Amino acid sequence: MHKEALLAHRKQKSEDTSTLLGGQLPNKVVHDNNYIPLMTTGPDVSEKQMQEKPQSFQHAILIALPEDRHQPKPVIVVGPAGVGRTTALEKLIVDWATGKHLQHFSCVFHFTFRDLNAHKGVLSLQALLLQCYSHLCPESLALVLQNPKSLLFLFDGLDQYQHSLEPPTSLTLCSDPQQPASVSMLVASLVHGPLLKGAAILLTSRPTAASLESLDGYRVELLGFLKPQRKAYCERFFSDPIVASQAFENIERTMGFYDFCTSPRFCWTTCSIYKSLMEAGEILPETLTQVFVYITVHLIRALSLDTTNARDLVTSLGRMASHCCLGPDSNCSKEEMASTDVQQFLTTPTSLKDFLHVDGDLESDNCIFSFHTQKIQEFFLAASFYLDESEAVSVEEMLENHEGCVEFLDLYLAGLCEPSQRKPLESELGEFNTDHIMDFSSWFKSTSRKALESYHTDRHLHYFHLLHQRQNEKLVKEIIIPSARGISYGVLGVHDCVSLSYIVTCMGEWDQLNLYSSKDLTEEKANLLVPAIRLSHKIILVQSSLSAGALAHLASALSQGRTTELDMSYNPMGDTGFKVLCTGLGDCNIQTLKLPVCGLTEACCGDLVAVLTSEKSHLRVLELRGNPFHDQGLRKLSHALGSPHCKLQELQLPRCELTGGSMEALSIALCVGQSELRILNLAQNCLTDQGVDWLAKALQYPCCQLQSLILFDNELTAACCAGVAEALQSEGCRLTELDLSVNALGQEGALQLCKALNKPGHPLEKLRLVRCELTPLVFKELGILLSSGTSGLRTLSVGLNKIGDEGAKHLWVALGDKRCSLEHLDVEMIQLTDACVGDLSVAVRASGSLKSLVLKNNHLTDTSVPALVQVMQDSRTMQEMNLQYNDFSEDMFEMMDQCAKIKY
Ligand SMILES: Nc1ncnc2c1ncn2[C@@H]1O[C@H](COP(=O)(O)OP(=O)(O)OP(=O)(O)O)[C@@H](O)[C@H]1O
Repeated sequence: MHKEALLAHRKQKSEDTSTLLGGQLPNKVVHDNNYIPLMTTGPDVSEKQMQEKPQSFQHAILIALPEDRHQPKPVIVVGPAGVGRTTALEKLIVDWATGKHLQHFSCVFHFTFRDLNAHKGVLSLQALLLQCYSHLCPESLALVLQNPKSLLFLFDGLDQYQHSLEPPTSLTLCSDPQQPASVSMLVASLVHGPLLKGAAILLTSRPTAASLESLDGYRVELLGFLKPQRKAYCERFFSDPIVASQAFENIERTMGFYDFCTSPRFCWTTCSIYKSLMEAGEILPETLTQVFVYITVHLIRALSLDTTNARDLVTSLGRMASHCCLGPDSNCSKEEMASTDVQQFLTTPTSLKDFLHVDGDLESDNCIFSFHTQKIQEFFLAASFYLDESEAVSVEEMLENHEGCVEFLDLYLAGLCEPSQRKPLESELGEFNTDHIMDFSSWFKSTSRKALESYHTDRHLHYFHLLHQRQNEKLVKEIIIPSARGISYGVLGVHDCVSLSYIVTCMGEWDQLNLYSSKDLTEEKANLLVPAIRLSHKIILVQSSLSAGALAHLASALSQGRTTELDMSYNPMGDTGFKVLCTGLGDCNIQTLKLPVCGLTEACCGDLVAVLTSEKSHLRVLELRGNPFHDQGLRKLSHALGSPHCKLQELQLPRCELTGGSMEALSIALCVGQSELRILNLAQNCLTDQGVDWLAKALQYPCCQLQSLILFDNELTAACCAGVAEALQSEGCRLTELDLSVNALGQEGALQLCKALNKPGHPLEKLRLVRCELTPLVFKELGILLSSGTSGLRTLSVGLNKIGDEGAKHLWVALGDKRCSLEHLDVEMIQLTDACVGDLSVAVRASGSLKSLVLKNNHLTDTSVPALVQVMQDSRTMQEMNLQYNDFSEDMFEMMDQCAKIKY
């Protein structure tokens, strides 16, 4: 009987009218079978789980209100305005009344907090129920109330409740359904338990309600419509599937990135307006501004006002909007409304409700008026600015006056500034004030330029949003300056991705898309960035983490794009992620690929080989530092190096856990005649002398193109030097750079190298023997080599060898020799003292080639400073002297500052 009565009552109420902005009445939504399941976080679901799998409201409620409930806590359903709380309750009641679920409750009672506010005086709960549900008879109700566990009380709209949910402290809560009390006491007693202890309580509220904070219960956050629900909504709204998909795609493209798109009420408004546009054969809007232009046109046309009155109405609504924005409650009392003149145009209750939300009886002095949403409120504010004929307020003042209380104002001002976007509105309201349009245009140009010159990502993105709203390609090209392009856009929201892609697309190409430290680049965002990726020459995704879905979009964008450099350093993509990325690497324009520390192992080498040997690959530089490939992995890669399609010129393999075991395969690949490899970095592995012997063999072959070989820190000893020396002396060797630092070569090994380098015409230009246990004798030989006239050495690094002033003396002598062509000398931490500075100064003065000298970490003191400063000031060739970490006192800093070429 109760169920039938509830259903009958609802059916009768569903005849009421709906409004464009207010929405379709909840009863009607459910009755007409237009209900789309709302999404929630559900009770007791962690944020992470939720992001992965939000659940429907119905499902969340079934979990929160099971048959065997132990906890008497209330269920609190929270969500922003228009998210569908009332409709969800409506659906709950109808489903219960039609036997679909929650059948363990014998009775469901539904109240709105707004109605409860109207109850004055005292009455018992039983009396209240009889008053609200006139079909119930006292006897049967009394029986029902005897079994509280079978009762469900629904309370809608806590944010509108004028009382507190906490009972007055002086009074004890009421526990008897027949005991008279104030309504606020009855509600508090139900929620806190003594009244009908065990009954289930479900409350709904906007997040703004003050009582929420102190209320203990299961919270269910309503998310509204996510993308699949919006799709379902469009399909339900438009009977023709083609039209539905057209509308859905347009909504997603134009607005899907705004939070408010999750609001079912907004979906209703948008679909309604799209429907009328489609029926009139008009094209659908491309920006949020255009959507609101059409909404306003629709509302105004319904009033049949002439242009002057329509213009005055929008101006009045603008005044009201400003009042609501600036006031504490975002609304107007009846008295305040009088000063806006709005009601002069909206003379019937229906027309008034079409434009505004009316709270309370229109006849009553307590009636409150507000806009249906903040979005339309700000739209009227923006439109009225352009309609204002006076010069009273500039755009800057207007924005300043409303700063902190508006969200979309500058977005609408930007959209309305464009003639094509405001045109439909101008045909209803007359032309906009051109002075205000020009004022906005020049304000926009100057502020956007400043913002884009800054290094504040947020400011860049904000102006990208505004430019996107304007949809003016010529303007984008005028405003975006090259310096705006280097900044990192690592933390992007969905809206940011859309706007950034729009900007890049307008520009036609982009030098560097810097997405450094993108931790939240979801599949959806990556998809939206595809146009920007395709047009970017260089992409930086250092320290980012991308899901497999996001990597797939990146890969597909690369395969069609013009990107030549991709830096994905420190991405924990692993072999599986890399496999996905490889789908786009085989046929793309990438020449430089940086993948250091990406968790790659031997398992991905097959994919890498496929990329390297692809006929369409343009890869020249591959950086794989810090990935544990082990010998097995490098053996596989070596096959690729020998392939005629592999165009690799630089391979970086430091810290890849390699040993001498893989060097034979590498050596063979280097000298089979196909490899174009010029730079090979094998630092910080464990190649040992045996491994280097294999490389040395390859160096002797004329087919081996290697010019730079880095063997830093590879557990080498003097035993490898014979092979290296032999290679250096061979005709085929093209090596111009050799780094054997941090290996125990010792005197014996180093002397062999010096001897080999004495060969006239040798190509070696850069030699690094840092921390190689060198002795003064080696320095003597190096000195002889440098001044022999046969050496082409330009760079020599011999730091961290304990040789002191005596050993270094040989280098100073050589430097002073006209035949020495050394340009860069690094003698960091070789125990130099002030005693060497005399010879050093003479050498630097005499040298015709030296440009930089590194003297870091030695024992030079204040005594040496005047001479060193003087020599740097006098030298015509010297560009830098590094004196960091010597024993200088602060007194010397001023003197060293006199010479910009000194670093200390
Ligand atoms: N699940 C749904 N399926 C279809 N339409 C819905 C759904 N939920 C809400 N709507 C539409 O959205 C409008 C607003 O919904 P509702 O009034 O339930 O929201 P609310 O959260 O109670 O709003 P308020 O914050 O104003 O109280 C409804 O009038 C209806 O047109």
